[in-house]
Amino acid sequence: MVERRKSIPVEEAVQRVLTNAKALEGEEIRIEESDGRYLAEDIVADHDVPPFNRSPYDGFAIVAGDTAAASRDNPALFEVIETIGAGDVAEKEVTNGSAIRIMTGAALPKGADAVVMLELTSEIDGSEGRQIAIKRPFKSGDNISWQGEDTASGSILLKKGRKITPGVKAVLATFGYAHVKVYKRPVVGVIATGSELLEVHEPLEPGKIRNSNAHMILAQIRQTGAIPVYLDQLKDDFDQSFERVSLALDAIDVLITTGGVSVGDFDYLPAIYEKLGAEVLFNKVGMRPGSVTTVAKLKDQQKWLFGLSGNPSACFVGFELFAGPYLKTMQGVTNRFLQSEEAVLSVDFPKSNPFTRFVRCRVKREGGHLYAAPVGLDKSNVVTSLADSNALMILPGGTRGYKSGESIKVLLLQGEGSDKFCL
Ligand SMILES: Nc1nc2c(c(=O)[nH]1)N[C@H]1C(S)=C(S)[C@@H](COP(=O)(O)OP(=O)(O)OC[C@H]3O[C@@H](n4cnc5c(N)ncnc54)[C@H](O)[C@@H]3O)O[C@H]1N2
Ligand code: MOO
Ligand SMILES: [Mg+2]
Repeated sequence: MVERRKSIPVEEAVQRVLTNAKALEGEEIRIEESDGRYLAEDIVADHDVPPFNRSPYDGFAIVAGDTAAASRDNPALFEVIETIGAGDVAEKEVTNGSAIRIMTGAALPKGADAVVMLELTSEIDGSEGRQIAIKRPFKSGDNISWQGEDTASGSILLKKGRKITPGVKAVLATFGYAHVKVYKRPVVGVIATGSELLEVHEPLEPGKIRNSNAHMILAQIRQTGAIPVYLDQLKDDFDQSFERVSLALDAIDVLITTGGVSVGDFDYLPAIYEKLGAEVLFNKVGMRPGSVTTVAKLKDQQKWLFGLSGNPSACFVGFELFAGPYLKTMQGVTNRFLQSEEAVLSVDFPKSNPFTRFVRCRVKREGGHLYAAPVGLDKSNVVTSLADSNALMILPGGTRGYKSGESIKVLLLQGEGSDKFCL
């Protein structure tokens, strides 16, 4: 007799997975290898930026007061006493009537309190650049990039959990992080189950299909920053499957399987979890697709097993809602959930929704609004619609059909993410 499964709400399922999730420890790596990793330490400014008052232009450093009465008819004259480039420190001090020729980025010489752009000065003939004229007044502080105006020493620049992007690397390099502490990356094994499966390179045979889920899941894992390991596909043979799953667990942090979690005669994952003595957190969720998504964990080894559905769209959604946020939590990621946004439904969606439906859709911004339209056939076993989806429409369980123009919520698949799971 088929066991009656009790389905739990999506939020409850997410909660069960994420309350137990912990970040792995950190590791020091070279800044060159840190792209896409997640900071495991707060980054604090240990000096001012810029570290000194500097010139933002090529021109002359002067005492502004010398130009108070300067005009076209009555130019202020200056003796050029030194020339410095960026990286130099002036040997001389600027005093009244003198100027130091300065390049962009160079430290402001002592005594100077303004920089005049080269274009606003003129050389006195015959002085070989030793004398310049300025024909308009400047104020103290003009054209100076002040020490600390970008960042003051001691300010917290980046909180741990942030993804290391090119811009983050600029900050890390500014503050001398030749090595940076990042969270370790979980190693995630992928096993596809099903005697119907062929490898990608194999020609089709009657009754068989190619194993598309494995490649999709490996890519989804990679997108979270975790390390995907493909552990092959399994025929529907219990003993062999049990053997391979138990073996796989030694070398990985998390195991993701696809297929074999429903009530079919060859759906062996439930029995495998049982034989492993794994604690099943849930095996039925009030959602479509992915209602048979199952999550279990080996208590002693803190190893997690995500049993995603075989149906490609169910498999995809199950990863995005449960496994993805879990893997990001292991990497200390702050915005570990898909970001949810308001959108306007741009077509009718007449189907009623006994469960919360996550419909693959395409969103686009027009005139300040986000519009969402389903892509392809909305069925759990559809695979092609995944290629065009950039969001999941959320249609809450218990609702009737939706009309075009109604406001709904969507989960963005390539968004910034969010630190809260909100439907
Ligand atoms: N009588 C019932 N039948 C089913 C139920 C149910 O409650 N009662 N649940 C349905 C739901 S909901 C889902 S979702 C599917 C998922 O079941 P499984 O996780 O056991 O998936 P499989 O049966 O192994 O395969 C389902 C489907 O997906 C294809 N598949 C499997 N692996 C792959 C892969 N790697 N790449 C591409 N496609 C794959 C497989 O050939 C099947 O067509 O069960 C419903 N049934
Ligand atoms: O739960 Mo499933 O709705 O067929 O993916
Ligand atoms: Mg099945």
